[in-house]
Amino acid sequence: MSTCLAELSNIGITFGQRKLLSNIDIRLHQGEIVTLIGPNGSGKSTLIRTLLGLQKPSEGQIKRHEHLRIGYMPQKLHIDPTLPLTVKHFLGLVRNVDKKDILPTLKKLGIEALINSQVHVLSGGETQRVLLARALLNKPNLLVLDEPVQGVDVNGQIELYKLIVRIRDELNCGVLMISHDLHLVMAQTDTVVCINQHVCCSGTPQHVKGHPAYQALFGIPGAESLAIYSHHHDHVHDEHGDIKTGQQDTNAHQHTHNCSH
Ligand SMILES: Nc1ncnc2c1ncn2[C@@H]1O[C@H](COP(=O)(O)OP(=O)(O)OP(=O)(O)O)[C@@H](O)[C@H]1O
Repeated sequence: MSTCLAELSNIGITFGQRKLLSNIDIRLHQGEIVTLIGPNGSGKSTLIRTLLGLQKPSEGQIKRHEHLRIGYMPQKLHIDPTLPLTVKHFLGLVRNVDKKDILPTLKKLGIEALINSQVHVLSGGETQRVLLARALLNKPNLLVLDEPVQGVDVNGQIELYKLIVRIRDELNCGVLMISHDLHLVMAQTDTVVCINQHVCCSGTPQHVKGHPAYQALFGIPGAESLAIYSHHHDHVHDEHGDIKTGQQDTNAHQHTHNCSH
């Protein structure tokens, strides 16, 4: 088993009278991508903030590896749009950054051409890559990504997820990320943790996709597409498969994917 970078045990978070999270257990290992999924407001970002030490848990403990270095990518870039700020200067603000690392990091992410661009004119996908660059400049062994594909179109999302896998492969870092779309991220994650106040289910993406608790929250995957293929069979075919005119099928029934004929 690879090194455990952080372990959240029995984490509970209460805001006033509201119990947001309880009994959350998550282990993060080097080289492993863990995706947190859950409905809006279920506490995913709060859990990440707890791991980062920005939110004190009401219950439970977090054990961090003594050499843990987190590279954090927030959901959004909060910068005053009237403030002139180039990508280079923005990344130069990272604490203890070696300025020589900025260009190679941008190259790794395919955005070196943006080095002198103003941050507030970047597209959604470019902004996410700049935020990822900022997280990487911290030389992390654990990347924590809060909805890394936010504001990016579907093709761009697939590309970004592939990039995250490539970074994991190169750095052998752990990755904890939040996603809203299990299908898009399925091929790019090792473990999925589905939360809604507590851990509803966790495991491989395939396991979680088929889990009743996941399906209760997000619906049964593919159910809509099956509906497209069902049709009402009210006719008779001849031996060549052609429809025999003027004949009704007395065994007519609604076809579904379960039909084997
Ligand atoms: N410091 C706080 N005090 C009180 N309530 C808070 C605090 N921080 C977060 N909350 C509430 O906790 C709930 C969960 O928020 P959180 O952002 O963790 O959810 P999320 O699962 O990341 O949501 P989304 O998918 O919409 O981004 C929200 O209702 C939020 O208003």
